[in-house]
Amino acid sequence: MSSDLNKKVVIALDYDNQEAALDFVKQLSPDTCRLKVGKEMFTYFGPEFVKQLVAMGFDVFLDLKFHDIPNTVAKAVTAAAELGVWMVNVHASGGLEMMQKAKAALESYGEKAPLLIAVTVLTSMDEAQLKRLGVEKSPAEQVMYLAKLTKEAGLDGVVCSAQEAASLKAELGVDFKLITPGIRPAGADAGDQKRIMTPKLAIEAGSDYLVIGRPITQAADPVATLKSINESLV
Ligand SMILES: O=c1ccn([C@@H]2O[C@H](COP(=O)(O)O)[C@@H](O)[C@H]2O)c(=O)[nH]1
Repeated sequence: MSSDLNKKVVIALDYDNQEAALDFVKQLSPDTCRLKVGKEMFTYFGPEFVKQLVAMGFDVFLDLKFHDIPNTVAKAVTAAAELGVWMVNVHASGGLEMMQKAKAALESYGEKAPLLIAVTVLTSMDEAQLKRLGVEKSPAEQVMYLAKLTKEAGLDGVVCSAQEAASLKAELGVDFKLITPGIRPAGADAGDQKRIMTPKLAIEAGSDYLVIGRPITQAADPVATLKSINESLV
């Protein structure tokens, strides 16, 4: 298997127990996956936990989805860069100026700067939920709108669902990275995810990285599940 396909999966480490998370991570190799630390683990265990994963050689996606005034977000992504993470994100709905300031804040890190991406429409949302927020566009239209804004701001890519991947790649180009949660192997429980796709179809649609949490972490054998997902991508 090519090493590139071996590293498409970003495991969402959503644990409330640091020891349990580390027991699992110790069974993994940085050659076969990347790791995501989100709001739950960061709030419980903080930057030291992130640094520990980075020191173990993993590419870490710090998924804190910053959404605030431009100055605050610029300082927050700087703090993420100081942790040595591979990728960090903001909400595209924070606006063009916020995203531009965040990107500018990372310039001084040169090649060591983390990838900076923006969340478009959460994969847990469908058309009805968007309408309740006053958004009349369909999820696909709103994702495209926010992805174009993100590209205009100079960011590296977006978080979207794999259902939007083909049209985003066609419109925004192959280099604009698509990070897709809402990934569910066939037969897996969707849980709160609404816009879902299987790992294989997501890669075929143009996803660059697949964010997968519960289907791996809550599996009877998480390491075997990761291996089987990686093998399905070949
Ligand atoms: O639109 C989004 C943005 C982020 N997420 C995060 O990805 C994982 C998905 O976990 P699963 O257990 O595979 O559903 C989770 O950490 C979310 O916070 C997302 O799902 N959708």
